[in-house]
Amino acid sequence: MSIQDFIDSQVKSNDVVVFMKGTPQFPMCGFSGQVAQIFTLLGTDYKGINVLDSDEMRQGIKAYTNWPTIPQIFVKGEFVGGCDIVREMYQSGELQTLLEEKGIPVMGRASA
Ligand SMILES: N[C@@H](CCC(=O)N[C@@H](CS)C(=O)NCC(=O)O)C(=O)O
Ligand code: FES
Repeated sequence: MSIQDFIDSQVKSNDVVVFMKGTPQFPMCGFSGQVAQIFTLLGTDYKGINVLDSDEMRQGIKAYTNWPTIPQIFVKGEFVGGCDIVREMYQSGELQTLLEEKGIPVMGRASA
């Protein structure tokens, strides 16, 4: 399987995927850490993929989305953005709305 196919299968088989530096429990960069913190606050489970484990993955995810940086967040197979976008969406409540619309449980909100 090519790296692009592997990335594709990961984003399509998990509700929320974060390509990050480090792991959900031990982020190795502040940008990845902010995203991890947001999903922890929301109580939303996600699959973390540590790009520091593989340079092929680190370059491959940037090629997959044509987005130059990490972290990268996917919801139900769709690329949402990086740290700044997700933080702004969290602050405005848009992220919570997006997750709910996709049927993903968010803490403190009734799921539809
Ligand atoms: N403004 C970015 C911050 C992320 C960022 O600048 N990431 C850098 C440093 S961790 C990066 O991924 N550089 C390319 C690389 O490390 O491969 C965002 O919103 O996600
Ligand atoms: S690893 Fe240095 S800013 Fe992310």
